Amino acid sequence: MHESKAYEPNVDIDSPNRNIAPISSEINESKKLVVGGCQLSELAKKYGTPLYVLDELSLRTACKTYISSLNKHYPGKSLPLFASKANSSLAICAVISSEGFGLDAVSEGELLTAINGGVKEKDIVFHGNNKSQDELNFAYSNNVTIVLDNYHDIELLKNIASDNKPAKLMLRFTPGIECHTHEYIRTGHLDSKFGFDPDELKSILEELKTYKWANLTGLHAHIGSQIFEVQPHIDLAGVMADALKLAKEIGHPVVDLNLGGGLGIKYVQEDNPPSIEKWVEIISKAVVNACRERNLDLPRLMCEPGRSLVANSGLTIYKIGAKKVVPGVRTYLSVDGGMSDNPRPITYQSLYSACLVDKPMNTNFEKVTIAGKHCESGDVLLKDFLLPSCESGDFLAVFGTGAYNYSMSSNYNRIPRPATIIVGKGLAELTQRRELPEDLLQLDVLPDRFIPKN
Ligand SMILES: Cc1ncc(COP(=O)(O)O)c(C=O)c1O
Ligand SMILES: N[C@@H](CCCC[NH3+])C(=O)O
Repeated sequence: MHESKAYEPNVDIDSPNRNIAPISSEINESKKLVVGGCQLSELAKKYGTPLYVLDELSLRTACKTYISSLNKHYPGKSLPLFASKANSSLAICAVISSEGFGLDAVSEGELLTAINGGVKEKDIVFHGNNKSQDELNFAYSNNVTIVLDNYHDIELLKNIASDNKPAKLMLRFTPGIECHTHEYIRTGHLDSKFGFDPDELKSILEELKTYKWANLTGLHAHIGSQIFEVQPHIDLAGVMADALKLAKEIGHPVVDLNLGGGLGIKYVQEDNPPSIEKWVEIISKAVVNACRERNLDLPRLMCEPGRSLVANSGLTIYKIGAKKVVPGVRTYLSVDGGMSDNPRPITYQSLYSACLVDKPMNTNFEKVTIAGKHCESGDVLLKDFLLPSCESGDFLAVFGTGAYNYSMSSNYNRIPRPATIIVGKGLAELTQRRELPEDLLQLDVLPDRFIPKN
């Protein structure tokens, strides 16, 4: 069973990924849960539920720790990029760019959000295993670095890039490294849809050398997500340094080495990810050693954290509604959201931690299953979870929802997306307004012939 000890105080305030709750969370004198100086039940009443809450201090701390750790442990230049697939919004882009981060985007929508959120084009890399011509046109005309994933990218780029304005490129390849994470979120093993096969590396590098429109400045690989081991990234540094040497020998002006993202976070008590500083130290040393062994100048080191930057800044507040007791089997408590705002449990069997926002320290536990409101039996957010006794109308906080929740949300059952607010120093500000049922009709078109005549 998935045990809970109610609210868990923070253990490592420099590395938000090692705490379940945002690092600014505390219990006030009325014994209620406060994040960013705001009492969560007050936010729920003011903004409605479900509500995504993002703690500015956690997000900024994670950014600062990545940057200070790179400065401390990597003797060359570096640029961390936020993998915006984890949570793309104008406000987050503004925060991460103000902290000195660049950004990884995988669609025109993410590119547009980044540029409008203030991320400098030169600090954006554009990924994707099936980029469209329109997306490539947009990236190229905005001087964004394009990560070549396959030959299709090259064919489409030939239509737009010119010898007098070469496209700035990185090359993504599959490093053939296995890591222990859910098979859906592994990308570095050989059977992956992403990147060039390592056997193709030499021929693709030689081919690119013949194109004056192609300015290859870096190499990229990403091995997967929610990884707790460090050895795969140490191995990756060696594989990438070999590729860097090869690219240089072929004559490419490669200066950037991008090791992707992947650092895991703490969703539940048993999770014990490395700290951001430890992870950065390990990848930095691995790249330095690998380059030294091959007599290579140090590249600019890039990494692409998504989850470890934003997940633990976020939580979702729900209101508890219906209770159903199946005698001798299970007690279901239903909340006012579910798989449309958090598809991770139904997709990856992901575990979460939760607490009652106004009774975070109560210990009169009951075993309950927190179900969503969707028409789907598997729409369960927390199964057989120990929660203090509660009643309909109580607010529940589910932690660690700052990554891959809003960005993977849907309107299944025509349920509007929740609002997002950012909190800090007692201030709460709306960063994404709640969708309304009427918003969901905006894209529908009813052909005239379907309109009833009388
Ligand atoms: C290319 C690439 N970079 C970065 C990331 C971010 O990974 P994470 O959120 O695990 O840091 C991903 C997602 O797995 C990815 O596919
Ligand atoms: N969406 C996944 C991670 C995939 C990362 C992107 N390559 C998750 O929620 O865990």
